[in-house]
Amino acid sequence: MTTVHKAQINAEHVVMRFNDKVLFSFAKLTFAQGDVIYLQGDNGTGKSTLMKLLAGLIHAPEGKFSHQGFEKAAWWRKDGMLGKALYLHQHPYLFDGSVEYNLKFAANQSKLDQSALTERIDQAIEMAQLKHLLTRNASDLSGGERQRLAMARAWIVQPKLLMLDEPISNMDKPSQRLVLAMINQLKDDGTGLLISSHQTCGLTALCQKHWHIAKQQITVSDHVPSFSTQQPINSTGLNYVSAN
Ligand SMILES: Nc1ncnc2c1ncn2[C@@H]1O[C@H](COP(=O)(O)OP(=O)(O)OP(=O)(O)O)[C@@H](O)[C@H]1O
Repeated sequence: MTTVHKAQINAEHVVMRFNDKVLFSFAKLTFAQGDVIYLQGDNGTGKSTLMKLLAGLIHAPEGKFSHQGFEKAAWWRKDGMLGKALYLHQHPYLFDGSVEYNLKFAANQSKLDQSALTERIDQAIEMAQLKHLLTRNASDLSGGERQRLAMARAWIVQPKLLMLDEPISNMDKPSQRLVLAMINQLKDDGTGLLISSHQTCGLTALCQKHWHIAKQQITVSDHVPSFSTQQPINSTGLNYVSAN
């Protein structure tokens, strides 16, 4: 009988530097399906850099990265970190083409059969309220609309691990609520989430673990600090209080 591991990525004894200056170092981090982690740190402490490292988009000069529980890469591909955890940039990269094209392109990465996939795309359009924007060129969208589209694409793909870099930073409150609902559903369906945010709101209330970057170190805790102004996920109020 084969043992099925939850998908996870591990990073050990990592030192990250730019131009010989240490940004951060840590002994061990594990990010697995089922985790919902709040990544906190002041501006410039390295939150985006850490996510890019875990996504395999950049490399650390020191450290060991590994993964388990993912399908084996095709024989002609290097079985590295790239493509294991999906990274959603705070200014998401979108393809040149319509909103609809962007959604359908994302669907290529899904394992669902055609009818289930069509249903999921329709649901994503509904949840992210993109119907009236479907024929619009993605490059013409506002910052908040781009983030909603990027979130809808990730929701369609339903990755095992997803890293969200300031996912609601450009959004008004109604958009924030839409995106929160999508993130919450991904969580319920078992996607592991690593979320950075400067806002203490429904987003941080979802998290069960806490990674904190300060003084070039990353500390890990199973306890997410409770911010006195934090609101529950279904709350209509969102707070704009510095989380740092
Ligand atoms: N390719 C690079 N070369 C040199 N320095 C870089 C590079 N990428 C990032 N940095 C620097 O590393 C530091 C951390 O950047 P990063 O974007 O990871 O921070 P952050 O915690 O996500 O910040 P913010 O909260 O403002 O988004 C910054 O000082 C940034 O200028």
